[in-house]
Amino acid sequence: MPATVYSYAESQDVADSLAKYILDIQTRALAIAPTFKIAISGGSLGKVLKKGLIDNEAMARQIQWAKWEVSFSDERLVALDHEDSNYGLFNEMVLSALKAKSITAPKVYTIDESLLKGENGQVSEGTEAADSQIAEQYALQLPASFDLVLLGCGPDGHTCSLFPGHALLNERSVKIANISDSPKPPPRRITFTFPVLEAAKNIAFVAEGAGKAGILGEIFGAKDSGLPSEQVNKIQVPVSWFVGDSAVAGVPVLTSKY
Ligand SMILES: O=C(O)[C@H](O)[C@@H](O)[C@H](O)[C@H](O)COP(=O)(O)O
Repeated sequence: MPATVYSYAESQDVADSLAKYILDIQTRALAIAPTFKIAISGGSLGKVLKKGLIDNEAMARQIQWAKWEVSFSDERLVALDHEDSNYGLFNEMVLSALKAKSITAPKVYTIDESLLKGENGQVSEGTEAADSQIAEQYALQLPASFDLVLLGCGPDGHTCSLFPGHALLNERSVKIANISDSPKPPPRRITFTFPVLEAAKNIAFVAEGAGKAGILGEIFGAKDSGLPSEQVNKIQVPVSWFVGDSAVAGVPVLTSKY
């Protein structure tokens, strides 16, 4: 099924529409299950979520944070308080804002930080065996299916830590893979593999800024680029894109409003 693209001139409208979409999926999920299972990415997403779900007070009142279970679609193998940590970013943008408002925090699944540390308690260099243990342990915490996976799209078309041309694009034997040669620093990470994305009920990308127009042109162009984000568009799950107008300027794709 083709992806749906929602496009807005203002960044605030991207955040508010994404928030409305998340709220709708949260409501549907909680009608049939006790928790809402969502996966979050790094990049600018934390900022967009804060703008749409916390700063927008009408929306904030309807988000049932205490029933959320949050995982990360990828994570950098650094301490949780390191500036490169996706958890760290989510903590800074969302969890600390909830705390400041005395709102009950969601359940958040992080990597097991103790597995990163050597004998002296410092984050170690890591070995293939240690990193794959972190990935295996993270996979044990995953739900069978996410209600929603929120993704970013890198300027090279990567999503999660699935990079163009990388062997992990074909990984089907594990749900979470470790990667030690990420072309974007830091090199050591863990990431969802395609089976996790294929099992999701909904997927949404967020992409803003004129700098994204080139890569979105390739992803939505007539020619198969094989880029990771384009491969996500092709899976049999409803995929939505929430974008700024400048990110799709000149891109041959129909857009609408959520
Ligand atoms: O680990 C990473 O490489 C980034 O977190 C990355 O996956 C990010 O999600 C995209 O590059 C989109 O970034 P923006 O949201 O800033 O556009």
